[in-house]
Amino acid sequence: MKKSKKAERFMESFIRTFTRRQERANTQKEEEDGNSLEAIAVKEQKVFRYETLATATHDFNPRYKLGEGGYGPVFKGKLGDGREVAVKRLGRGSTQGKREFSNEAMLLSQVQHKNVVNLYGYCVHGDDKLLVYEYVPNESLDKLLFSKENKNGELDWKRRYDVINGVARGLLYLHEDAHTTIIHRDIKAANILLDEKWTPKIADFGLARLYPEDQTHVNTRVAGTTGYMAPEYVMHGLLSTKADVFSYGVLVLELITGQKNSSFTPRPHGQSLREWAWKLYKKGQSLEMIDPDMRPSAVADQITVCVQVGLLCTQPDPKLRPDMNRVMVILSKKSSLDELSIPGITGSTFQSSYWGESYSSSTFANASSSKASTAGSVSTSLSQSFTSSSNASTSNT
Ligand SMILES: Nc1ncnc2c1ncn2[C@@H]1O[C@H](COP(=O)(O)OP(=O)(O)OP(=O)(O)O)[C@@H](O)[C@H]1O
Repeated sequence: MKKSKKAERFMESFIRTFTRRQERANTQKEEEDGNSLEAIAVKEQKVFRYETLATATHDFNPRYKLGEGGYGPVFKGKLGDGREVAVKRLGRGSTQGKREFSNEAMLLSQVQHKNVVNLYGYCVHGDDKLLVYEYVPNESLDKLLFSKENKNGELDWKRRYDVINGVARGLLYLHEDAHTTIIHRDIKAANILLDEKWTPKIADFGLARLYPEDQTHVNTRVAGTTGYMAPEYVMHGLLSTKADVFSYGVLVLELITGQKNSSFTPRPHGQSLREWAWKLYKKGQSLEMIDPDMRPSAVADQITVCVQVGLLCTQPDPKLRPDMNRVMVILSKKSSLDELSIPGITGSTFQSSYWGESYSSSTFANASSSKASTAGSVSTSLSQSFTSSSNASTSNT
């Protein structure tokens, strides 16, 4: 009896010592990783001194404030080397530790693509966390697309088509080609900036990574924006790259129609932008939905393909939405696809107020199972015919 107590004590002490050693080793490794990331960041000049940013923005002078979003104010600045920057001062909602923030910011500052706003680097100064972006001189897309005063016919079809293509390329990069899969979660016209050549740049990417989702402060912010969020994300918290595909589809329909999805007006029977677009598409009247402001520059074939893309991407079932790779393939086609039978909305059992549409609850319930709902089976045939046509086009290119 005594012997077994002794053995028990020995085992306990052995496990304690072993666990402590293991923890020490892990902490050391983490520190080494952190230090080496920090070292790389310094070497690559991703870490900015606070004083540098204060000088660049004239002490964060309100006169240099570009605006303020959900994450905090953004200031325009000019670095000593002449680069113009936008400095985003993150609000205190981010309780991330210094090293955790630096690691994430360091990873994000490796992201480089023509259609993604370049994050030059970051700075942690006491409680202040700052992100330093390339300055993108033209307005954000929403200001040009939705505000009548700003329109002046600048956003003709060619520019809109370039935005549709550019954002698709940027998203494909974030989803598949960046060192880590980045789901944006908040693709919308306000987060697309236009540079001096009207090249679209996806902004605010990766902010969800810098603000962990469990921070109640940003829950609603991180969850996205009304009207752009995929139903499976809103209703079941299912997050995948397909959530971005959905938001992208909404953006495409907005670019074609000039209508803001969330305040869509011509809705005879309370229909949403997508329902309206779908009905016109089914009647072969896609061109009737185009924004009157860009009618003179419209290219019918391209618009028809884009309407199809918008409708495919906003299908309620994420499995049936194309991924961004496939979107690129469709966009690269010169003529419209064969008629699509994009699923209608059948067997509505509840209303989704954010989107203003009714969805079949079974569509959601089966989102992650292979059992197809009524709507699902219709769209499966769509997807199949669609897959074969896109495959054909891949092999042609
Ligand atoms: N890199 C940048 N270059 C130029 N202007 C920028 C840049 N980043 C942001 N801005 C401007 O700063 C303002 C605030 O941007 P921010 O991204 O913080 O918020 P938002 O996208 O308007 O709103 P929210 O964060 O709630 O989605 C916007 O007017 C935007 O046009």
